[in-house]
Amino acid sequence: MPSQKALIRRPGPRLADGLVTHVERTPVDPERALTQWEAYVAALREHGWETVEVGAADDCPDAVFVEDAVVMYRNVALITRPGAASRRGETAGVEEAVSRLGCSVNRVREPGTLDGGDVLKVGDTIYVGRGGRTNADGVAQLRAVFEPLGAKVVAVPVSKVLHLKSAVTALPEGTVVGYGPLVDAPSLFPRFLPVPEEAGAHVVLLGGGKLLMATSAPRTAELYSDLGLEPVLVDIGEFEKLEGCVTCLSVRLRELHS
Ligand SMILES: NC(=O)NCCC[C@H](N)C(=O)O
Repeated sequence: MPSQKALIRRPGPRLADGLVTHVERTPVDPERALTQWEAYVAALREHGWETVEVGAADDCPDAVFVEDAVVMYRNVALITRPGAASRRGETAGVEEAVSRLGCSVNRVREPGTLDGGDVLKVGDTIYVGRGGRTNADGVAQLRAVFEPLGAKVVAVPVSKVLHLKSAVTALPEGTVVGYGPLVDAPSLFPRFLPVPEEAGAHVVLLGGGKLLMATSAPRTAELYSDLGLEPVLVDIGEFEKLEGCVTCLSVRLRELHS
């Protein structure tokens, strides 16, 4: 039976020192962040996801953004080498977690850098953002690991936001959604739907037509409802202050067999 597991990692004691690159720093409230994280995890569980907590990496302020430490394709994991040196200590715990789940494990090696937030899977197409965190060598290593398994890797430029998935994600049938001013090259996607808010571009597919998304994109939530989809809204405001979005707080493992 295919299982639905999601890796998560609770916010650490240094969360408020997380990196900011494209936004101005505003103070993070650690208690509110924990409450928001717990509600995010509860939403995953309510929609059929078994959550697997990755061990703490308390020296790394950004460790809660667990998506950046690994890319999954079927049951094959590629442990990343984050573009920001301060995040490299996050990967060991994630490697341990995916190994425990029986995944086969590959690793991005120096001089490659790759953040999971730069990787968007749509069916067997893997879009990878070449931007501030992921370099050309990282793209080449991703391609070398996943193309032999049947994936098609498409590299896309990312210059206006932190990660590819800060700009675009995809709806259940594969339409790529993005906030136009932040997308470098929308014509690279076979079907592209512009949305009216930046955070509206970030959806986590919960199954069926359900989309986990942030309360900060109410007009886009309305647009998705109008298209027959079911937005499930969570407030992740404290993480948005650190350029986080709904995708980066978990890694969904859809095709593990248990
Ligand atoms: N995949 C993601 O969107 N990750 C967000 C990472 C935010 C963190 N403050 C960082 O700059 O690395």
